[in-house]
Amino acid sequence: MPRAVSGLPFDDIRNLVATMPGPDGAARAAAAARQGELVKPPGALGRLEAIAIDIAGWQGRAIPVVNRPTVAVFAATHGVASRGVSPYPPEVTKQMVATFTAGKAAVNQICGVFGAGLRVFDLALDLPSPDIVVEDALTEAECAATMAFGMEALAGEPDLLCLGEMGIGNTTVAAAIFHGLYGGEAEEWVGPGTGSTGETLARKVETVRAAVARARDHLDDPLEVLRKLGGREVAAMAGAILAARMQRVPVVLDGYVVTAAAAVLRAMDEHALDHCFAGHVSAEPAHRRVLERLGLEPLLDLGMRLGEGSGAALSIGVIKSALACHSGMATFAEAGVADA
Ligand SMILES: Cc1cc2ncn([C@H]3O[C@H](COP(=O)(O)O)[C@@H](O)[C@H]3O)c2cc1C
Ligand SMILES: O=C(O)c1cccnc1
Repeated sequence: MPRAVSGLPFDDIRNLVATMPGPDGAARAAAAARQGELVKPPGALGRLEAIAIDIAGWQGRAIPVVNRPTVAVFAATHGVASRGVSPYPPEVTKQMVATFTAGKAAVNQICGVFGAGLRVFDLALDLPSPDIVVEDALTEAECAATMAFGMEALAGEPDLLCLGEMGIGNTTVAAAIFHGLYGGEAEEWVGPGTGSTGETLARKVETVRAAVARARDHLDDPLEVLRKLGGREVAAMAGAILAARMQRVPVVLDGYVVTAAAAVLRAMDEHALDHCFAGHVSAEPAHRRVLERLGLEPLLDLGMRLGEGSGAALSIGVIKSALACHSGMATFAEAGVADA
């Protein structure tokens, strides 16, 4: 795994966050002007217009393209899963990674429809991170190195990066991160995940409450929240979001778990997610509230609650369509259509 180059590992991450580039204003303005000339009433393509303008800004060109979308799925195992916070056993994580490799999971099929590449990163699946109720998930060095590993998601030079995750128990971890970052009561952040109800759901609430109580003296530092209450896939996804920003690659978030990684960065800098789209709003109840808090409006709302990057991958169709209209439509003048 790449090593931190200088100072304390978290200082390197903070330095990156402090030097994040913004969008190219000239490219945004040119894209907005083009939208005004295309052969449609102004605003008639709704959010598709804003999507094209946003991606123009990040790619630094008036006519942006998404030819190489990649879905990066990060998989990890969690000690906290042994508390019975999921209806499914921890072995499912490794079994689903094999299913991704065999091309047989939901996310594979959705990637196939949109011509997206799928890369699966497994993060030491035989070595679960410690149970967050009793111990930090990661040391500072491990957390920083895992974030650096997440930057590998950019290695194939995608022009759009969609994030996904696999890790039985990780909706518990995500709930703990949100409870740690935003306070309130554990119940507000805990939901069914893969389908927890009754005693399993009650255990999940107690687990989140206890884990956050253990970290209570460190909740004002988002990177501490990540390393104490998170897991390897969450840290890697936070690193991937940050690396994408440094390279001005737009990112599509998936559901509740991916959004927890994003929320850590957003708590460090209010502009940290300016390059991110929320691919969908998950049926996990707290996801909608979290997106509102982050100022992200989901592209899709289909009642999905799978994870794997499935919701992010599905939104590639919306994003590609936005860019196809932006690049392929004629202007009123070109089409010889009378303008208003
Ligand atoms: C067969 C199967 C496929 C999945 N694909 C994603 N997840 C999703 O469910 C897990 C989180 O839910 P919880 O916290 O309740 O364990 C993650 O692995 C997530 O990606 C799956 C879960 C299962 C069972
Ligand atoms: O919204 C999610 O990310 C989610 C929901 C249920 C299970 N796994 C992930």
